[in-house]
Amino acid sequence: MTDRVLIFDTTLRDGEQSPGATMTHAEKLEIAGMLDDMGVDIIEAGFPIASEGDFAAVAAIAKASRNSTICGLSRANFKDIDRCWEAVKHAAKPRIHTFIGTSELHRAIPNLTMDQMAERIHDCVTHARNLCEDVQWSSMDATRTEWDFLKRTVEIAIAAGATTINIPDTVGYTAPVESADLIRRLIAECEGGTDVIFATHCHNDLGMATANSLAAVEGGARQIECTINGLGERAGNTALEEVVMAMKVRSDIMPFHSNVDSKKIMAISRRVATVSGFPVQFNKAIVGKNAFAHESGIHQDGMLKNAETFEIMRPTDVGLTETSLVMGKHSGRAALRSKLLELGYELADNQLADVFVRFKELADRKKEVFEDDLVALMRQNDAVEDRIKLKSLRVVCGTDGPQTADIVLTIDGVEKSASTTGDGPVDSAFNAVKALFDHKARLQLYQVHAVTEGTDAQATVSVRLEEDGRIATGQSADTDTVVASTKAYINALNRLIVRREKTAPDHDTKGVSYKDVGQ
Ligand SMILES: CC(=O)SCCNC(=O)CCNC(=O)[C@H](O)C(C)(C)COP(=O)(O)OP(=O)(O)OC[C@H]1O[C@@H](n2cnc3c(N)ncnc32)[C@H](O)[C@@H]1OP(=O)(O)O
Ligand SMILES: CC(C)C(=O)C(=O)O
Repeated sequence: MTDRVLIFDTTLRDGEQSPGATMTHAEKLEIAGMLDDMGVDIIEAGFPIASEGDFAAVAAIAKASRNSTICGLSRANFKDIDRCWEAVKHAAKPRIHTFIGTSELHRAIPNLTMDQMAERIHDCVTHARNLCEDVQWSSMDATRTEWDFLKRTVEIAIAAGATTINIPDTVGYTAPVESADLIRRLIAECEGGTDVIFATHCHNDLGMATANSLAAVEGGARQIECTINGLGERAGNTALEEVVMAMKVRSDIMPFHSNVDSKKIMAISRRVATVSGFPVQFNKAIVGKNAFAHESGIHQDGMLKNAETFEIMRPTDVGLTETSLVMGKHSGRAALRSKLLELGYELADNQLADVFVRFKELADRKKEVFEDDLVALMRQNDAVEDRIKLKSLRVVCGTDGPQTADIVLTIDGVEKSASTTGDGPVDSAFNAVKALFDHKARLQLYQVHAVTEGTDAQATVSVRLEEDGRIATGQSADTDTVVASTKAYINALNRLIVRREKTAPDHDTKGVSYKDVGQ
């Protein structure tokens, strides 16, 4: 038996407070829908008094909510609380969250004495409780608040009817042992401490937000406040994906669980990164591009033999399809063999040894060796040169069509040029290739995979062609999407030509025999 820990997501409130992370009304509704869908217990949908837009978003999320409790934040005054209630009351399960800074530094802001603040807390929680059964109190900057006063604020809030008591580490100052002790002590020593749920809300200023949240749970907290991708003020909040997966992966040691469907983590992480404009760092725990990627030979060999050697969770646990074995200068023979097999090349040991030498040479020159590079490496073995090569491309596009393409190709060593039109720049470029190299292959797939960030953004394009049941896929990357598309198209055509020419699947070339089982 493990204890349930409630997951309180504040991506739409604290997360949106990250400078530049503002989301539109529609985006907030979409993210709230995804959070609700993945089993998040409480969604803090916004700060209704902050603006008409925030109010409208919280109200709309409340109306659309299905299973999650919908919460709004309000300062410790009646006007904020009333506005919050107006927004959240539409939810099947509404919550009012009210707070004030209780540390000495924060008491000085509204210039309240301890007694005046205590009275304010009593009045505000009582008022909120008269509106809503589910009231959360936060003593902001709790971890820097004097113990006696913190205990007093918590007891007042409990006596006034708060059902959840949040102990925020507002500036990310605390450390795990202190975090656990503080919650343990509050539960044990506060009047009514065992009748409410204690929550933890940690910031990541010192990189300890996840550790502090989990320690608070060890201390007795049963609600973790967090955000997707750890979005939030300054260095961010506790990352939802980290605490959810930590409890799941370590369930044998930590007797806690959440209700979140971890398989939905990747999808929401990507969506939040897109709508907030905050890309996820490559080595971010759980959701980073490299979280399930392995480049070094010893790791790759281990992964191929038993994934548990270098992974404590499977990519499928978070909604990814597979582990990625990235080919680079640290990769070994086992990974190369496996990758080539995936690409359709089955090599004997001596053949692999030969290819491996050239692979290492290439890897020394390139950061990452892509599948295309490996195919090119194998085709060198095969002594097959591309019959079609792109020499130059010039495309004119814009609002007034038709778009035109001027292309120069080298086909079997002879330079040829054509000018064509099309429905858009990519279509006109593809028509130009076809004008010079006639074929009856059908375009099955055209996909712009990824565009990296920045002014030198790279478009990675895939093109799949089908001819008489033979399928060939071409890929290319370029800072110009039309050039990437045309190169991918030509790449697919070249592969199709090779496939046309191959009659038997097994053959011997230059002493290296391999089996091309297609893509
Ligand atoms: C740690 C956290 O994340 S706290 C939440 C932070 N989130 C936000 O601030 C949400 C966005 N905020 C806003 O849109 C605006 O600040 C508003 C609408 C809330 C208030 O705007 P304004 O009335 O113009 O006040 P302003 O932002 O300049 O200053 C904050 C005021 O709130 C008061 N205040 C701050 N926290 C609290 C609180 N918890 N309870 C009561 N009053 C508070 C301050 O004393 C100050 O009051 P004053 O103007 O009388 O000195
Ligand atoms: C309002 C509270 C919960 C907060 O965001 C903080 O203290 O960081």
